[in-house]
Amino acid sequence: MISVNTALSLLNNNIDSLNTIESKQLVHSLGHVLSEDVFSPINMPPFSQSAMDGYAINLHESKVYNVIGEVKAGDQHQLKLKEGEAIRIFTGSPVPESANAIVIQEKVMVNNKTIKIEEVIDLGANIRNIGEQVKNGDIALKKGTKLSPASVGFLISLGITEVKVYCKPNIAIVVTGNELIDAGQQLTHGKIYESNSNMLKTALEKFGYSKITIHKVDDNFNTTYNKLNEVINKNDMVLVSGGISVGDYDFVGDALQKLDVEQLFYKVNQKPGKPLFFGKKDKTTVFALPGNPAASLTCFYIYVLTALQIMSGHLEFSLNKVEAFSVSNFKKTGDRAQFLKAIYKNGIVEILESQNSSMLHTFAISNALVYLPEDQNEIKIKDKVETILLPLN
Ligand SMILES: Nc1nc2c(c(=O)[nH]1)N[C@H]1C(S)=C(S)[C@@H](COP(=O)(O)OP(=O)(O)OC[C@H]3O[C@@H](n4cnc5c(N)ncnc54)[C@H](O)[C@@H]3O)O[C@H]1N2
Ligand code: MOO
Repeated sequence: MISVNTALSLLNNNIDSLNTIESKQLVHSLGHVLSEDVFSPINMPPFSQSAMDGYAINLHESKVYNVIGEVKAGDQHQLKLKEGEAIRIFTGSPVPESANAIVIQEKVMVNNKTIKIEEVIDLGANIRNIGEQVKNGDIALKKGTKLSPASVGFLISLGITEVKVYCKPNIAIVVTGNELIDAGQQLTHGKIYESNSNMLKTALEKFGYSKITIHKVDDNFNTTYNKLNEVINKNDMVLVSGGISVGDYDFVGDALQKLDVEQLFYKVNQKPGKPLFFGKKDKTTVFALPGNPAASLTCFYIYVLTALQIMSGHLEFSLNKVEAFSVSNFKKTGDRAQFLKAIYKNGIVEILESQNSSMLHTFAISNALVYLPEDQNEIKIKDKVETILLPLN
């Protein structure tokens, strides 16, 4: 069985950005990653702008200036100032070439058509120079930038409406298990409500992955094989839930083998999520996630999310980790590394009771996972522990 670190490096070494690129309207591009550098088609700002409401002046020795006119934001006329002259100006208005400073109105005494400036003004004060953010032809944003509201706003401010981005993967979720019925149906003995598919779907949607299909199969080799064959051919990523352990009715491993899915790892020395499978067939990435719900979701955060981000062009992705002081004692049994459901606040972390991988009720209130490595057996109150902050907001 391999360690968590080995599994993570196998993952990083075997996943690449999808080589499908699409043009996206900037307004629909949030969370996508630029597949090429974006060059600015204009100077930004495109003209010299006033940064404040006040007076544009042509500096001279005296503190008194004659006001010869006004330029509002959006005005196109150019006024010519001689030394000792000023114009009324507003934030965002074009600054005449002949002005060399803006003095804010709070620093000025107005007397009819003259102003008296009450402090020393620096050359260039309160003027936003042409191209000071970015110059025409320069790189505005680099390939690999993940588009945020600020980057969308910035590119649109340059007049750009469309960008080339990496496509996001198509994802199939396949849930296995005869015991599973849909919420809303009558619960009968031996059955449970199927929750992994919608848990994974909402987790995917939270990170902007929307091309998702859900499929359900019984614990039967042929139906498992046929469904996996179909979805592996049609998707960039397949997430199988359940049926990957060693029971007589766990058919996922056999089906993946018969389908020639290359196994990159199977079984990681971790709790929860020991029987995690990661493999590839042609360009399709396959994860078989353990059916236990908390194991499935932990593997999603730690492995699947990283793979998806890399596939979508975001090469630097990692979950936020902090060192926090534990307010709980925890002793582990066995030698597996553990991801412990926890609540983190202001540098302090509480490890929750009920860490069982079949239970979601503590996961439902946690906002962090405390990582307890293989070679460490216990956590004591006040110990500093590695805490992975779950991206929930
Ligand atoms: N003899 C051994 N048995 C098991 C081992 C082992 O090493 N030797 N490993 C255990 C571990 S650890 C895990 S984790 C589970 C993983 O089993 P599977 O991936 O085959 O999952 P299933 O058996 O199908 O289901 C496990 C559990 O989760 C429930 N489940 C499954 N799918 C869903 C779903 N979509 N929604 C809600 N709940 C689901 C299922 O009913 C089971 O209770 O294997 C251990 N066994
Ligand atoms: O690996 Mo399992 O998730 O411990 O129950």
